[in-house]
Amino acid sequence: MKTLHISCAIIVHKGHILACKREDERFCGWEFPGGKIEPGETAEQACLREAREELSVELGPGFFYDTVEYDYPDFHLTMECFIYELKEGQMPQPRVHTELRWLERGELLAVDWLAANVNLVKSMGFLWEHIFAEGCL
Ligand SMILES: Nc1nc2c([nH]c(=O)n2[C@H]2C[C@H](O)[C@@H](COP(=O)(O)OP(=O)(O)OP(=O)(O)O)O2)c(=O)[nH]1
Repeated sequence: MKTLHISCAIIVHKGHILACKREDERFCGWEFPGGKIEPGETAEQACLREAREELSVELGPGFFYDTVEYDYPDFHLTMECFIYELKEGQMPQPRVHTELRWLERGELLAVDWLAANVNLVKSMGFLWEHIFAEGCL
């Protein structure tokens, strides 16, 4: 099975995380901004670039969170996930997504996440206080 290697940015701000709705011919569901890692790029550079392209935002401090491995019916997904704050004054604009939503802890599962994201988002719910702890970002 072919493997798709991508990275994504989990954007956090004031106790919320940003969910983005993708509606295209192959996928319909909520995801994090991101995409394929281009040759010569690190996973971190790729998700900063994708955040610029997809949301027109510059991201601030961040850290590596987790790597998701997930088997879709026709490919294996390896997704490197980073958590970032927004840079001062930045506001995401939906350039490719049909809707953006800021979710607080109690709403994390209120949207229909792409299948590969569900356990990742659940883990964020468990680790919420640590993710938003003073000095973490
Ligand atoms: N960006 C992103 N993709 C995800 C997430 N969860 C998930 O299963 N995916 C899947 C959907 C897609 O099959 C794949 C991302 O591939 P993609 O085609 O969007 O990558 P890309 O943005 O580089 O695409 P392209 O511009 O090169 O066409 O990963 C997620 O949270 N963010």
